[in-house]
Amino acid sequence: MSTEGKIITCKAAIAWGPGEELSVEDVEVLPPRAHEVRIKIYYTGVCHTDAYTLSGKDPEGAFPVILGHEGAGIVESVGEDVTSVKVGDHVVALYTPECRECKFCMSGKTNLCGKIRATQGQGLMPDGTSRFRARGKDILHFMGTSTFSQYTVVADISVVAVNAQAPMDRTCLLGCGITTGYGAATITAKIHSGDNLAIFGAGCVGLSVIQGAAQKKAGKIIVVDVNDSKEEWARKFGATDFVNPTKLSRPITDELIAMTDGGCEYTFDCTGNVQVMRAALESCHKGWGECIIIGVAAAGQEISTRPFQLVTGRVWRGCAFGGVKGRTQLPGLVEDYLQNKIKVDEFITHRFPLTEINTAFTAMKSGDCIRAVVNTE
Ligand SMILES: NC(=O)C1=CN([C@@H]2O[C@H](COP(=O)(O)OP(=O)(O)OC[C@H]3O[C@@H](n4cnc5c(N)ncnc54)[C@H](O)[C@@H]3O)[C@@H](O)[C@H]2O)C=CC1
Ligand SMILES: N[C@@H](CCC(=O)N[C@@H](CSC=O)C(=O)NCC(=O)O)C(=O)O
Repeated sequence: MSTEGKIITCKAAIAWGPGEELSVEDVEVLPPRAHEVRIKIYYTGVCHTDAYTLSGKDPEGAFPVILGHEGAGIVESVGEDVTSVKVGDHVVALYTPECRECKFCMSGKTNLCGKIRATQGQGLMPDGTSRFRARGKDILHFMGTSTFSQYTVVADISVVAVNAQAPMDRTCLLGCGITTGYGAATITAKIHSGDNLAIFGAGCVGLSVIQGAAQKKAGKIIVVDVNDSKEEWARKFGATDFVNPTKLSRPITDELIAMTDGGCEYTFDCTGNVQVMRAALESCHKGWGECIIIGVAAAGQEISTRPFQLVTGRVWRGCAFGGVKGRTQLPGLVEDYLQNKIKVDEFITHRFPLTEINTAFTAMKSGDCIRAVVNTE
């Protein structure tokens, strides 16, 4: 029996308040309105950014909310005027939308899109309302995606159809962590063959930077991590060197400058630690080295360095979703995965049903988890 146009009651993991465990319970998911798409979510990854917002440290965090932004599923129904996807399409949700008509999208300079960013940040659909209800209350959306639910509603610019041959427990991870690191190396940074790099943090994002850097034929791909067990992971993805900064007798910046004849062409922060961000900048080569900030630091944290570091040519830049334009470029990444050009399967270290999503959060924070995938069925 078709559910089109009807309210769907299903299970979702609701965050009722900051720091509380998620509660898996019934939620009503309203039908999509004009330019909206209702998706049956099959798999979702769990990302540190979900934990960051759940902790209450995200200035944009508001409750009650359905978190989750790394999800894949199948289109259940579409609202009026939706032309970009259709019922039955296999899709990935996009927390960085792509309208192709706003100032950002038209600039050719960024993958950020301005069309719905304000309402997205308020946890609402573009018309300023919510499509979720539980316990008689409206529940907020998150990052325009809310994938910790068996069904979700997103704007049509926040979803992309991908090859249905690709398993959804893998494509979900292309909705954030893998694409973010891979895009940072292959799109945001302009790596030339032989460039020396340092990647701080070998989690899902850092490992993805490594595989992008290896593909660009970087010279030294030096991975810096406080967890020794990450060396094996880093080398599997293409790292040439591994350094644990806690085991050095000199600052990590001195070590990296010595290893690279003056500093790195590119460094990447994949930790979210502001001291690491400073070290990453100061490990760049004088005159041209660029430090790319990917990690998300808690509200109130700030980065600092001597302005002289910038005066002498080092550059600090950052990127969201790796600089990847989701609707235009994500289908190609899925094809690359299907042709074994990028690794995805290797990232999955843990799997959980939706009912155990709190255990997935605990696993994510343990040193041996690269990505935990949650099956929403
Ligand atoms: N800008 C964006 O679009 C996105 C940003 N992120 C952010 O990227 C960051 C990384 O995400 P994941 O890889 O999933 O995290 P993760 O926790 O799996 O990996 C972080 C790694 O950094 C290492 N580390 C921690 N402190 C360190 C230090 N002081 N020096 C060196 N290494 C250190 C840890 O041992 C770990 O291996 C998070 O802050 C996350 O919120 C995630 C996705 C998208
Ligand atoms: N809401 C936070 C900022 C969180 C943040 O930086 N999000 C990244 C993606 S992290 C994904 O896992 C992002 O895309 N930022 C760009 C954006 O427009 O939000 C805060 O206010 O600190």
